[in-house]
Amino acid sequence: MSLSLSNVTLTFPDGRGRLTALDHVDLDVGNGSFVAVTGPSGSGKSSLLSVAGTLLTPDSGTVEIDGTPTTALSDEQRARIRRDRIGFVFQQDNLLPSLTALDQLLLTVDLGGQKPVRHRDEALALLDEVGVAGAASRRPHELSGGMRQRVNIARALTGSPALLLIDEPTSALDTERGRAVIELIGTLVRQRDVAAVLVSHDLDSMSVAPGRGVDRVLHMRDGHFESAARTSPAPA
Ligand SMILES: Nc1ncnc2c1ncn2[C@@H]1O[C@H](COP(=O)(O)OP(=O)(O)OP(=O)(O)O)[C@@H](O)[C@H]1O
Repeated sequence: MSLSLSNVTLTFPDGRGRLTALDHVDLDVGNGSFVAVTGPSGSGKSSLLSVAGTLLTPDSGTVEIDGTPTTALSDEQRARIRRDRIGFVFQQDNLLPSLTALDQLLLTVDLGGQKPVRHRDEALALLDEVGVAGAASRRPHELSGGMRQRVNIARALTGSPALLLIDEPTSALDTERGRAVIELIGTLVRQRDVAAVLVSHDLDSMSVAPGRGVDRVLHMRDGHFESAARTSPAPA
């Protein structure tokens, strides 16, 4: 299992008490599976991604990434897991303005400490896979929003992570481009056998549903997943 959250509770200080952001949450996402999580503002979606990405340690429960329990690890060990096993795609693309699309990926590979020989070829292949090979030498301001997000996704895939965590990837895109980005992620997840969790407050307008890019849609409210009645099962 690439991601396994078991009985995870996360609280934050709130005045003199604690606010429960995640309330006994369970979530398993296997290789090649793409789960979308939606829910209103404050329901716990970002908290879920932060815990799954080892950026926050839960008060209780377990978080396993690619079979490794993470909650008892040191900060340094968790940072290594993030670097080696997790790809992050954020709402705002965090592309560096002065770098070409190709260099955005090469810099990531360098920071990952991998061998230089495969870098350029691997980066070009990734850009091709996400459909922006022709834009390899362009800088972010020369790319459309959809292309920037595709470069962002390619960058998250450098180093072949086991898990992709994706935060509101379509918020800067129109419906059609948003849907295309989600379908692209679904294709990459299956081709690369990676697990992916996407959170978005708005999936309905893009008609995101099982079989239409994602395998499961989970609804969050008040820090937990709503009952199975509203939770779509994975297709057989
Ligand atoms: N750093 C923090 N300190 C205190 N409370 C927090 C913190 N981060 C989140 N919360 C609270 O935890 C709850 C869940 O927040 P979270 O950001 O996970 O929800 P969300 O569904 O991602 O919301 P949005 O769609 O608005 O980003 C909210 O009540 C929020 O106010």
